[in-house]
Amino acid sequence: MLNCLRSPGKMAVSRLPFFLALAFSSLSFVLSHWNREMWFQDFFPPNMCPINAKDNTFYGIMFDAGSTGTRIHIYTFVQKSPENLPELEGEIFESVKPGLSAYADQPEKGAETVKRLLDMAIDAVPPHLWKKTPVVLKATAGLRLLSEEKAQSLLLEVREVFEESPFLVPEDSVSIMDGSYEGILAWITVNFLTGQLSGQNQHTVGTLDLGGASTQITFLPRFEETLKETPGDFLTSFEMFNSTYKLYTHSYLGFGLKAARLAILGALNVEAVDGQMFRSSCLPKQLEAEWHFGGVKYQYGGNKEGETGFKPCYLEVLKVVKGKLHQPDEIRGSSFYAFSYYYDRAVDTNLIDYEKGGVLEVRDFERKAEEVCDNMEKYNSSSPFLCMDLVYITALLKEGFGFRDNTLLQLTKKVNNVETSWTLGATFHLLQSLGITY
Ligand SMILES: Nc1ccn([C@@H]2O[C@H](COP(=O)(O)OP(=O)(O)O)[C@@H](O)[C@H]2O)c(=O)n1
Ligand SMILES: [Ca+2]
Repeated sequence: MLNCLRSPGKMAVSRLPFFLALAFSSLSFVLSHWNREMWFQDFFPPNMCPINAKDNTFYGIMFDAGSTGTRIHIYTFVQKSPENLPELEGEIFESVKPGLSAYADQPEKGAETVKRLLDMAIDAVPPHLWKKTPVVLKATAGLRLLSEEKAQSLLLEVREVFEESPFLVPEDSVSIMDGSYEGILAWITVNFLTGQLSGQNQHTVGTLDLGGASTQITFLPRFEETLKETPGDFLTSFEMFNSTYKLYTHSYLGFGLKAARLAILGALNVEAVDGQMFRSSCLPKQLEAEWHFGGVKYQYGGNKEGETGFKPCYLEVLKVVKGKLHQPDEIRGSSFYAFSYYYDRAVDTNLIDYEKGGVLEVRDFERKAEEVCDNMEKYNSSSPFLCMDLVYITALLKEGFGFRDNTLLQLTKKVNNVETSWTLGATFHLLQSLGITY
């Protein structure tokens, strides 16, 4: 059995088609404002599953500890011949819910969820390669929002799980990732998978990631004006194929879809939430329910007596978004790749197909928001937050980032069967920093 076809349990195995076999000789970037260097060298984009993968296959394990779930990505690389550079061959992916931050007061239990996922890697990676296979976990906004003490004890427990595993545990293998990396690494993943980081005519695409607790926007500015108008900490320089690129990237903490729900309800950063009822015109009138997020229980409900529907909801959401985000002029007319909750909510409301994704205009989200919010009783069976989420996405895109109604969004979960996640970019960096090129 080829390693690339191993499929333990119900894990999804992604295999890559061969048309992306583009030479990818040297990719590196220099993060200007932290004066740190990262090198992405010696990687070929995906190619077909080799006939004899046994001796020349190697692996990288990357955990994404997100605010709503923890995921494992086991990437397979193949070195076909010593003079050839390794190729990305496939991905094994699995996830669990809730995320680590839900175990803020039970760090051992949180680490157990990581252990269960890591056990899958034991099945996926051949035993003789365990010691050479690095394992890394990077946490995002969920842990950024916890107190330093709680976050650190979670990370410590996870580190112990790694140390007890047979895998290679690099220094700094368990950490909270800086938000700027999150955007850049996702941009690298998407542009790598779409073949934009090689060849002459590079038309890179911007990326929009909407997580549970934070949201990222990343693109390569084309106009000098954009560079001049943008605050320095939104710009990151890096070198690639002997060219220097300056990326615009920013991660807005507290602007993920679920954190935004709390902000809209007025429950974000409220000390004593116990017993308090948070109400919104974006929720069904008669609704009263409980919601757990980040280890905290919230009680929320509809405006029993007052207004509900699209208009009052939009005004409520506007308070959370308006004037809070930087609006680069250049993006108004360009198109972006959008994933995570943009994708999920578009699927939930039949705007796109779950498997295929699709292209939407910003105004499609607005139309759907109106339809759902003004007919909440009709959408009773789906999430009570559907109206609020759609209005938030609309307001974030239009009033937050300043996109036009007709801005095109390419909704994408996977490109050639690989998740559009920052984890692939992070794995390139990891393998290169360890000098694992075989
Ligand atoms: N590999 C992944 C990981 C997350 N996601 C999506 O990301 C969203 C949740 O974000 P998250 O839990 O990573 O939250 P953050 O920590 O990024 O704020 C959901 O829409 C997930 O479906 C995904 O589509 N693919
Ligand atoms: Ca995420």
